[in-house]
Amino acid sequence: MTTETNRRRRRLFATEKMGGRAVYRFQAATMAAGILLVLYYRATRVPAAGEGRAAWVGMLAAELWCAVYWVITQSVRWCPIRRRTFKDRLAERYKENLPCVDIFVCTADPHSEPPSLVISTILSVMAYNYPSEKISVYLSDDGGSILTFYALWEASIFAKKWLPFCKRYNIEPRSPAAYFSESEGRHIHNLCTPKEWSLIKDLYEQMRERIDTAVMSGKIPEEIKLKHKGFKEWNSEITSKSHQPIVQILIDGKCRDVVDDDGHELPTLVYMAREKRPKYHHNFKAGALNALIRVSSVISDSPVILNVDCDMYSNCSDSIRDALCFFLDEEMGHKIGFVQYPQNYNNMTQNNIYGNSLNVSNHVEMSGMDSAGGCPYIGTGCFHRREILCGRKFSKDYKEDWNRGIKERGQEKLNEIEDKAKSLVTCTYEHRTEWGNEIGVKYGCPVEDVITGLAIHCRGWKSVYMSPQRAAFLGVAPATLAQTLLQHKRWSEGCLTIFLSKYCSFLFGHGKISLQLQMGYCIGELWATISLPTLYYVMIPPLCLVKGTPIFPEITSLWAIPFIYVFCMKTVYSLYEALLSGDTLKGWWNGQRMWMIRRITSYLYGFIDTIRKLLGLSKMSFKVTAKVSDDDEAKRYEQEILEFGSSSSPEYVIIATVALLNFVCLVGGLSLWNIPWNVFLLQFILCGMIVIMNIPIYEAMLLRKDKGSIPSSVTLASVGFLMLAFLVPIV
Ligand SMILES: O=c1ccn([C@@H]2O[C@H](COP(=O)(O)OP(=O)(O)O[C@H]3O[C@H](CO)[C@@H](O)[C@H](O)[C@H]3O)[C@@H](O)[C@H]2O)c(=O)[nH]1
Ligand SMILES: [Mn+2]
Repeated sequence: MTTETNRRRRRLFATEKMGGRAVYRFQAATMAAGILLVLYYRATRVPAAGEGRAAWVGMLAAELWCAVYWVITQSVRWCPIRRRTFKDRLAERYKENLPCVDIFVCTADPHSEPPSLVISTILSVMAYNYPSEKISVYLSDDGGSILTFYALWEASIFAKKWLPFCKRYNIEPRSPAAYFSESEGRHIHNLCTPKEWSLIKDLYEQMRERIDTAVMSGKIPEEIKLKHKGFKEWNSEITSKSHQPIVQILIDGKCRDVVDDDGHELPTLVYMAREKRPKYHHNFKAGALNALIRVSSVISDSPVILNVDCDMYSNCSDSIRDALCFFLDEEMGHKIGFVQYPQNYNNMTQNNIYGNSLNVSNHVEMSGMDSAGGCPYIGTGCFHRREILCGRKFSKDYKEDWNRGIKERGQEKLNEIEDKAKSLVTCTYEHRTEWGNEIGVKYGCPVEDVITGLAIHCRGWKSVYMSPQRAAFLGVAPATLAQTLLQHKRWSEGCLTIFLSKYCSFLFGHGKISLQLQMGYCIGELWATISLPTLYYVMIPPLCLVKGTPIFPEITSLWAIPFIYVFCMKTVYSLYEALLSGDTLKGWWNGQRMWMIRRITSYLYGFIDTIRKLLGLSKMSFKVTAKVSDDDEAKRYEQEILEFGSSSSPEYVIIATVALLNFVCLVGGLSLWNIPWNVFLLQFILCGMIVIMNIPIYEAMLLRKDKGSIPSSVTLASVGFLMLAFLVPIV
């Protein structure tokens, strides 16, 4: 065998180009031509003043901006790649001689993130198919809640039964909640005896019951409080916004006496609530992650850090080994700063009613950025090297110490370590340090993840995107419209904040990362700005229609061709991408509707709030998305019925106004019999498409009687705005 093949055989991962590029490039080239023709037509046919000039120029501006944005989105489509790992080679080469891993889980509020959900995630990551003594799991509780601590304490006991069960029968997934709901009635449990299965299930159900009862009543039974010293940290004065630092090591994996029911070692398990005082800003999740980095450095100090949101349980017990195939690869590993898995969800409905599946973004955009030098860090399901999170720059000579954290601890007692850890997470610890800036996760941005990942790329590191067949992590996607819009507002606002700061990928990344990657980052950074042209496009052409102002070329003119081509190609290609990424036809259609809705609400609000923040009129916030919904809402979610709910948020008014406006204009336009059809046909089609897309909105406004329909106050307000809209003169 030649040395070349020998070397190739040793690679721990492979990179493959994705197919379909010829089709894509043909599409892109003809689209580009079409877009240029459209812009040329717009720029050269501006009507005279008083005959719709302003409206026309507005269309030109909107189309110009969409064209620029389209070009930016092509950066990730040019040559996307896939990664594949070889865990057998890893096993062959390293046996169990693998690095330690610290796993960070963040939670913020026991009511929108129920502790029983949080501990299912915790248990799933404790049960990785990996040497237990090398895993340390940390829970950061920004709610500072005794309820969450109690749940974690319960989990530390249940783990002694759960981990041996998982390993003995090699079950998947290893989140007890997910496992029992999946295996119920499906005979997945035929590996173990039904008796054993029921036994452990009952234990789990009882624990869950105890935790849920405690959360409902808000109190922990006194006799339980005697069972662990940690409960003493809470007294009546403690609130989520004001409390001392709390660090409790619930399981010390370094202590050889702590074993599970099979006599095997257990992973370390730590509860942490950093100090909170109303006077001090806590920097939300970024602050929590930085606190975890420091606390873990005195307890386990592992060279690899995995971080997950509290709802993102591990769905595949081999993910650590997969990630290590990248870090430990001899040819490329030294360049790789982090390994990112996609965000997948376990509560998706079949047709993706709120467009939350992120299929296309996972399948196309993340892989595309990977090919351009590194996918972004998206906050959850990501393995980092500790050194890199702590600000290290890339250098060829740097050798990672993979044995870090492996050594036995000295004589230090647990209390001493806890005290030391507490001193690292006080409110003032970070003052006058580089934490949140050069060290750790960055502060001041609602998408701390993206900005931190960008900085890591700019320090010279690469990242890889790993999307295995079996999803590595599954979380809870927002299950109501309000929660979806809230999440996207935070994302679009955060990303625009980056664009308008010194971290703008074009400035900050200039000379450090490829232009293609700068553009890739820009796709998100500019989300919020797309709100304006979209709003214009769904309001002005229909208004022009009823007022008899033509805004598109006549259908009989040759100039209609580029307009029709661009519109059709964009639609067909997005359908093709969606189907290829695993969406259904209806899912794609729902996704299109959600695109429109998000753009005219979340992105618009994100845009406005970013500007307000820049002007110093508002402060950054991080509203946690709820991971629970009431039974009624859950049922409608299952049935894929849009949920507006009882609140009459201004977002709904925008949605309803746009829907009504298009309907009225379409009907109004159709009733004008003397209208020159060939002049207005394109306008009719656009308006008609928007109306068809909005059918569920009309239903929610007029036909539905359930609690999730559009409140009449919203409908009334939108009728008011509709009348105002007709007063706008088209000049
Ligand atoms: O003050 C806070 C606020 C949030 N969180 C945690 O941050 C995570 C993400 O919050 P969530 O409300 O679920 O937001 P998502 O929009 O679902 O989060 C996505 O987007 C965020 C950035 O906006 C990233 O931080 C997340 O990792 C990513 O999953 C959760 O575990 C929270 O408990 C905190 O620890 N402290
Ligand atoms: Mn979330």
